[in-house]
Amino acid sequence: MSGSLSYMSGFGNEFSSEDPRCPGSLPEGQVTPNLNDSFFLYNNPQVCPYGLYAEQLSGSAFTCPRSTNKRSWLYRILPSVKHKPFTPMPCGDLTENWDEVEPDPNQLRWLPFTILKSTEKKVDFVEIPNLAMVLGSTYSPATLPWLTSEFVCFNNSDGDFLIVPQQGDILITTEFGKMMVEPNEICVIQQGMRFSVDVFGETRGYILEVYGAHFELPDLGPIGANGLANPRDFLCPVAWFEDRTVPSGYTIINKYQGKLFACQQDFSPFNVVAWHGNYTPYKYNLKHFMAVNCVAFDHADPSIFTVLTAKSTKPGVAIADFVIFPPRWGVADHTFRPPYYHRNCMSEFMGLIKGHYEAKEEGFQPGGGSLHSIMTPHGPDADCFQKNSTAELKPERVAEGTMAFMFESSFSMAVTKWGLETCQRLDKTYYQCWERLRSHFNPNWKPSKQ
Ligand SMILES: O=C(O)Cc1cc(O)ccc1O
Ligand SMILES: [Fe+2]
Repeated sequence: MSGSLSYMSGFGNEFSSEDPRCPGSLPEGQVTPNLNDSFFLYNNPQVCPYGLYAEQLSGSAFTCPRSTNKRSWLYRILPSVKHKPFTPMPCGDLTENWDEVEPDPNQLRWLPFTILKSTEKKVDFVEIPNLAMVLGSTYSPATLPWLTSEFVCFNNSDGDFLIVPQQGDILITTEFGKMMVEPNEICVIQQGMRFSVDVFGETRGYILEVYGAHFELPDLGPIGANGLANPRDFLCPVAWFEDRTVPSGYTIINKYQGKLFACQQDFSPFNVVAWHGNYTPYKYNLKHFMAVNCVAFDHADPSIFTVLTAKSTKPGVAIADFVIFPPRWGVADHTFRPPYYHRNCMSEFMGLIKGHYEAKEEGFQPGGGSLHSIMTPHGPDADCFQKNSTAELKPERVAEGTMAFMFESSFSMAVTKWGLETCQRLDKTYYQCWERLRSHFNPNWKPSKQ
């Protein structure tokens, strides 16, 4: 289905791209023949090549230091400003009311979220927000059945979306071009970028939304110059446009201050012929993650598997980290190898793209989720503890054929009414997976002579 889509590689690069149907459409460094030859155009020429409009999309304050300054210049057939006024639209299960249900500090687990069938109702990506939970002052992990209508696009004025498809490929058309994103790949659509989604059958995935920060690659510290998610494995679309008049109206849906608004325009918003800049959508295939882990003894914290981080202003504390549990070797000696029992000052939402998760023998299924809130105790279930306390510690493959992930946040998460009740996927038996843990305490235990 991905056909012959092409991409540019690199993370946060200064990219430039023009649709090959319009050579020379990118003003940068071009000489316009109808002006005097010494006249070099840059971002905002008096007249753009091909009669395009120049429009800047700013993803950071104008005044941010260079290292965090993000913007792109779009050269488009008509500017985004040409539209009828936005009016409020129904928000469905999308909520900005963090208090709609009482807080619940229990371990929560969801069975695979139900995929709405297209025969039951045609559902737009923008109607999705079947929001499982919200994060502090922000929204967060949502799961969504997504389908698309023609002539509808979406933009999030509030924050960035990290999209994790779990079932079904999604074709994302953006102002910057097209990306095909398959399960085991992730993509990021940053604040303000217009996009629409095509699906090809039953489709399900997870979305993490962050406000106030963009995703970055984590620092590598003593790991050195290479490793984890390498910048060259991130892919960004190439310019693609349609010059399409839509007299019946093209709907732009805008999530703004937590509510949905719609407006009409009579042309396709995917009319960007050329663009350049460092503020773009991008995708990444999780199979490229270069995992680093313990090769001696003990269990390293899962931060070693951080793919992307949205930093807060407090050093080392993330608004949200996207962490994966990729296939790898387990070799630690004298060690209980699965995740340890723990309580954490961060919130941990986990999802499963495929396979099964190393800390749970059963019950945590692909397309489902779990939430271990701030300081909520959790860890391996009784079967996992039993098996791994007695296992012979040979080097062995861990998580082969699987991909679990975690959205970890320093915010406390509120679970929505949809997540707790409406979706009817909450697994009320979850706590039982620890019930069979029994005491092995032996007051007469003596250290063995080494
Ligand atoms: O809770 C979880 O399963 C995620 C997790 C994994 C791990 O190896 C260590 C800590 C942690 O929170
Ligand atoms: Fe955990």
